[in-house]
Amino acid sequence: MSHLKTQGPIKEYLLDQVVDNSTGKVNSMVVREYKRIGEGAFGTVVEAVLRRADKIEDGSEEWLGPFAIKRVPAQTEYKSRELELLRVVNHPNIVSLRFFFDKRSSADGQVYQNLVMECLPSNLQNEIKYYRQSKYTIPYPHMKTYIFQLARAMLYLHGFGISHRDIKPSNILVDPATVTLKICDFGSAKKLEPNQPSVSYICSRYYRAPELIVGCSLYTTKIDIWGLGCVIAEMFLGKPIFQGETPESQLKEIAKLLGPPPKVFFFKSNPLYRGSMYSNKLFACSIEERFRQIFSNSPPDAIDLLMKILVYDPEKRASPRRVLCHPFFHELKSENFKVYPRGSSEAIALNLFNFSNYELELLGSLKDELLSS
Ligand SMILES: Nc1ncnc2c1ncn2[C@@H]1O[C@H](COP(=O)(O)OP(=O)(O)OP(=O)(O)O)[C@@H](O)[C@H]1O
Repeated sequence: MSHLKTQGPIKEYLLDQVVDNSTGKVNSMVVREYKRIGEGAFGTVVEAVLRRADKIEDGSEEWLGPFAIKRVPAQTEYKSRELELLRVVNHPNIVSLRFFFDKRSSADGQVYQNLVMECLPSNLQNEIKYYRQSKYTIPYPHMKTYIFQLARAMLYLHGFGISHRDIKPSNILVDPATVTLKICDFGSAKKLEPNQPSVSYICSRYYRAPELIVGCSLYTTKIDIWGLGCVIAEMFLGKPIFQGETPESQLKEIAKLLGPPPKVFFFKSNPLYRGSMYSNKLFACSIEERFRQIFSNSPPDAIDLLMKILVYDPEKRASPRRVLCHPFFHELKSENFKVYPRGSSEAIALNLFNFSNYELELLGSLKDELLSS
């Protein structure tokens, strides 16, 4: 908590009803907010510490945290399932919810839902930008470690049928000192049920799967895998791979890498789609060569992984378990694999293979392949 001492609190208040997510118990607690760390379309995120109000009288200074408190209006037209999902998920690569409470704002009189989460110092957007500014990419061993953790979080979520629906670098929290990664922002997440339609206007433009762009409403968790592919590509390129200027032209950007979408893709995604089909090939070489041109500085196994993820047909797009078993990650199992935090000569102890029984079950027949050295 030392970094908090340099700055005074911006706000301190007492609350009667703060729910502890791990015990379900309701306590009165003091919240001390320090600084704003995030501003999104739906909410504000502040860094804060909390302590039990009943501990104040005995003089003990047991501040807990620092935490990140995400504050969103409690009632909006848009249905957020963030609290209900964060209450049940429990995975080392998903941000954990510690407490939650409702609070009426003195500024506008509205009730806000407050989610008190573990706090990470950065996100992938900042990390990519940091290295890009010095004309580098995130070091490969770090990339590998991060991508593996991201795929692991997806294996877990998709096992429950939960789709995050807003995978993008700013929603992927990281701690560069430990090379730890955790997905955040479950404001768009939803448990997808087979044959039950969901809105297609989700996901930030650059990271939207092609089926979403053409208005598919019976999509699957594979939309997150597309987002994963876009994030991996962005780590290697230092900038978003598909930067469509309009929602429509987003598909054109994809066609510049993958070639024209097959007719059957439109039919399967949305037979009513009447937008541009970008049926003319926009490059002369094969798709494989196109990948090699665009990712000219990336290792062949990374290109192979990307070619298995960035695929029009969601059914043919790699699943999280296939991603985890890809040769790109084989090195992670080697005793010689070392990751050093920025500016340090001391390797970090990584714990990437501590799969729970649930994860092992999801890996099924691929379990032995993944765990063999
Ligand atoms: N637990 C956390 N620890 C540290 N920073 C966080 C945490 N949660 C969120 N943030 C920061 O706050 C930003 C906004 O949070 P979040 O994405 O949950 O809000 P949002 O309103 O849904 O944003 P957006 O509209 O950009 O998706 C994140 O990009 C991240 O940088």
